[in-house]
Amino acid sequence: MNELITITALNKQFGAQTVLNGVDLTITSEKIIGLIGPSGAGKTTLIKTTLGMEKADSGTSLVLGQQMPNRQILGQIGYMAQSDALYETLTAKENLAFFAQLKGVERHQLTAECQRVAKVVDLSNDLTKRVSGFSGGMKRRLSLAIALLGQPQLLILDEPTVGIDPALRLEIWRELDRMKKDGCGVLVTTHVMSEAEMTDSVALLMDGRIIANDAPATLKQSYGVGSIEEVFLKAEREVNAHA
Ligand SMILES: Nc1ncnc2c1ncn2[C@@H]1O[C@H](COP(=O)(O)OP(=O)(O)OP(=O)(O)O)[C@@H](O)[C@H]1O
Repeated sequence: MNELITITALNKQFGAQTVLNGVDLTITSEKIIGLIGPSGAGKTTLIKTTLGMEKADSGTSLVLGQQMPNRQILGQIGYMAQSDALYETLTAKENLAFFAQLKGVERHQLTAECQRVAKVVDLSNDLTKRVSGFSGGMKRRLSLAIALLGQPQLLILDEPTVGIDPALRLEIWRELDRMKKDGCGVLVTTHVMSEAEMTDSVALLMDGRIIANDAPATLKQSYGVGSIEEVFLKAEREVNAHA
C-alpha cells in the first residue's frame, strides 16, 4: 500500500472562524475513505487546502509525495469539485475530449477512454448534446466522468452522487470499488450515510478535527450503534455537549 495523501496538523481559518484545527489524515492506495461531517464542518475546505487551492495557515499536506499546489500532480489525479466546472457551450463529448487531452490520454485512446467513462455514468446516449441543455444530475455525472479519465491512481470526489438516482449511484460505487481493487485510493465526501457504509474507512470531521477514522463496522461497534447514521448523530451530540 502506498501513501497517496499525507495531511499533518492542518489548520485553516477564514477571518475569525477556525475551520480546520489540527487535521491529520492519510489516504492510501487500495482504500476508499469516506469523509463525513455536518454541513459547514469543513470537508470542502479540507479538500481544497489539501490540493493547494486554499492556503493553509499551518500544517502540511503532501499529494503523491509533493507539496501542493503542483499543476503536474493535479493532472495526475482525478478531482471532482463540489461545483461543476464544465464548458456549457460544448457537447459532453467535446468536454470529455478536452479534459482527456489535458490529462495526457494518448490520442489513439481518446475516443475509447471517453466512451468508457461515459458508460460508467450512463451518459453514452447523451454525448452529442450540449452541456447547457443538461440537468443538474447529468452535469454531476459528466464531472464524475471527467474525474475518472485516464484511470488515475488517486480520486478526490466532493459529493459525487448528489442528484444521481439510486440505481446509478450503486453502479458508481461499484466502479469506485473496481478502481480500488486496481490500486486506486479514493477520498470521497458524502451526506448519504448508506454510501459511507460502503467505504473502507469513515473519517468523521467535526469541530475542526477528525474525531474518528475507522472501518464502518468498527465505528458502529465503538459507538454502540447499528448504523453510520447513528454514529454520526451520536458523535455530533457528544461534540456539541463539550462545546
Ligand atoms: N472562501 C471562504 N471564505 C470564507 N469562509 C469560507 C470560505 N470557504 C468556506 N468558508 C466557511 O468555512 C466553513 C466550512 O465550509 P465547507 O464548504 O468547507 O464545509 P463543508 O463541510 O464542505 O459543507 P457542506 O457539507 O455543506 O458542503 C463554512 O462555515 C463556510 O462558510
